[in-house]
Amino acid sequence: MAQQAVEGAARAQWASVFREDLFEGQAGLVTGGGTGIGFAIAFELLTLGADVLITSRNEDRLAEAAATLRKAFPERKVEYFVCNIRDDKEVAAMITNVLERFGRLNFVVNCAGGQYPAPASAITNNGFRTVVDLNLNGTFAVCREAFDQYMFDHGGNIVNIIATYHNGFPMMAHTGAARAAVANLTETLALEWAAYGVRVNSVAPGNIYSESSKLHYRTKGNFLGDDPIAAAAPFIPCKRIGSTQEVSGLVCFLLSPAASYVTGVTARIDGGATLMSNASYVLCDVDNYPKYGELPPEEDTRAVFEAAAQAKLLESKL
Ligand SMILES: CCCCCCCCCCC/C=C/C(=O)SCCNC(=O)CCNC(=O)[C@H](O)C(C)(C)COP(=O)(O)OP(=O)(O)OC[C@H]1O[C@@H](n2cnc3c(N)ncnc32)[C@H](O)[C@@H]1OP(=O)(O)O
Ligand SMILES: NC(=O)C1=CN([C@@H]2O[C@H](COP(=O)(O)OP(=O)(O)OC[C@H]3O[C@@H](n4cnc5c(N)ncnc54)[C@H](OP(=O)(O)O)[C@@H]3O)[C@@H](O)[C@H]2O)C=CC1
Repeated sequence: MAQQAVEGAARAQWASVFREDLFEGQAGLVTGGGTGIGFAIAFELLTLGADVLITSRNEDRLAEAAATLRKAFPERKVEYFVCNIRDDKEVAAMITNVLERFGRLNFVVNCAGGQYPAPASAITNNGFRTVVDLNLNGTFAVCREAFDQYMFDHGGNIVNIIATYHNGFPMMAHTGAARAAVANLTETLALEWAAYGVRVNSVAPGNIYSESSKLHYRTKGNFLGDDPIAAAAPFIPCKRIGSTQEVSGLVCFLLSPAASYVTGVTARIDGGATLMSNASYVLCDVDNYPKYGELPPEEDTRAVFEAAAQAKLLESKL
């Protein structure tokens, strides 16, 4: 979500579909909460009554995001803490800091992550290690510290944001491997920590519209042009990419009591993209699929479809 979009009237515009006091009295942590999907999640959790600490590496971005959130939610506690989740000591200090500030840690949303697109043969060992370290080791460190320092005694709720690694992840071998590992870690932690009243689930987004995803992937020379996340729309069954608010809604459901019996799942949120396994099935036009949240401007989407049509990659409705 663009941060300007949440100021003024936007708080009402992005009001959650959930009950306003759903997380009243709860406090928690959103890693990567200063930008994109993490920011939308922090925003919705605050909307629903929680106090939230956001964390990532870039202090300027965190401070700006926290200021925006405080302005939108003066009645809530919004804190930030600079932490590189690849550094175990920083992770331990960050969890200690949340507890010092809030006195509790009811939920953790692991949204910090990232990678770069490259064919497997061009990924160096260090590049692979770096992406695994960030997405797998970093996520594990946050989960374990949260459990050891608080959830072991008090229970809690963890949601890991991963990515749709299913059926392989071409151009993203490092992140595909790391995210699949987090899905498995989610199952293991769900089993081991059920006895302590801790639920652990993952959310695997497909192509999601966010300012940051656009910036990071604007790279020439790949098969879907210079903005591959947006350019995938014609090849997704619902014929659009997703919004950060759609991801946030799913996370809030998983954190809510309505999901009390849900643990160890990885919920895909991808408009059906990862179901596309039958090569004989050609997607037809879609004009009435529902929309929710901030999506690319109509003219951008039209341009994407025109480019795909020119390349004769689209079929009409039967
Ligand atoms: C092309 C088509 C592909 C499909 C695209 C469609 C996508 C579909 C689904 C979408 C899935 C996910 C979307 C998103 O995640 S949205 C955006 C999230 N944000 C990010 O990912 C940005 C964050 N990324 C990073 O910070 C870095 O990539 C990194 C994780 C690697 C961390 O960087 P750091 O600064 O810590 O690391 P170093 O600079 O020290 O580098 C370490 C090694 O990694 C190599 N590296 C880093 N970047 C690149 C690059 N762009 N290209 C090639 N190699 C890279 C670097 O060279 C180091 O290795 P060596 O020491 O061996 O050189
Ligand atoms: N947008 C999309 O289409 C999809 C995104 N995802 C995943 O969802 C998550 C959020 O993505 P999105 O919001 O789009 O992109 P962003 O780039 O906005 O989010 C990544 C966040 O992670 C933080 N981060 C990165 N490295 C570290 C680190 N070492 N320690 C702590 N924080 C870190 C970044 O902040 P900072 O730089 O300040 O550290 C940033 O806030 C990521 O894991 C992404 O890979 C998955 C599928 C699709």
